[in-house]
Amino acid sequence: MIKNILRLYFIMGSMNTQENDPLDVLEKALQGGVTCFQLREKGVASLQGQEKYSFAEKCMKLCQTYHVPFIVNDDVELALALNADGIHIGQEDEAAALVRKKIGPEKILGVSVHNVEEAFLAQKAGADYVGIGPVYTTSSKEDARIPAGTKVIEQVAIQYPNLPIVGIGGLTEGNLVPVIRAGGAGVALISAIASSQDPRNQAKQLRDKIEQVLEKE
Ligand SMILES: Cc1ncsc1CCOP(=O)(O)O
Ligand SMILES: C=C1C=NC(C)=NC1=N
Ligand SMILES: [Mg+2]
Repeated sequence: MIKNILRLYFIMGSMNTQENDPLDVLEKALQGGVTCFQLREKGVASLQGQEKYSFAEKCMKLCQTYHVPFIVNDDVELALALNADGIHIGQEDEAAALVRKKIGPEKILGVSVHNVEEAFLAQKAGADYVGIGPVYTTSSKEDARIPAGTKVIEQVAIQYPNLPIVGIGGLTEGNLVPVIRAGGAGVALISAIASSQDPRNQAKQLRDKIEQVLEKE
């Protein structure tokens, strides 16, 4: 069930782990209990071409070892070439309906949305879930929009109760509860785990917190 994999959705690229080895950070996050992983290799220091492909392949193999879905951000061709479990696209990427056609009905399709209208269109195009944010300020996305809090999550959850939502943007163990209360099935994040000196324990604490809040829902 899609909602279950959205609980603790770790996102990372090779540029997010400072001096630590990204594959080591990913393995620790998987051991700590992340429920989904998205490779988001973009921006100034991102890997390209063959380097990007082999890094992505190593990430996918790690996810397979831990039976965690492996999602590729933006790059549909890379997702298809690797036979990834899914793809996540933003409003400025390829149209969701076209991507759904390319990847087929079985793969996971996630779409970033910023309002109810975009959520409606994403669901119509066949999205399995929508990512809504930034909830709080973030330093992990250069062109992030103004933080919206959990307002849009609430609006979309009310309008489309069957559309799984994951909140994103500046999320930490201390501020994630409102995302679940607003109707999020889980939280997507980068730095809370990728910048942690103990990614495994950080992932475990986040997972425990999310499970605790979901049980009360
Ligand atoms: C990809 C993305 N989309 C909205 S905010 C963001 C970055 C989230 O990173 P962090 O969890 O470190 O704030
Ligand atoms: C921008 C994004 C929003 N949501 C998710 C899950 N991933 C992203 N890359
Ligand atoms: Mg994108």
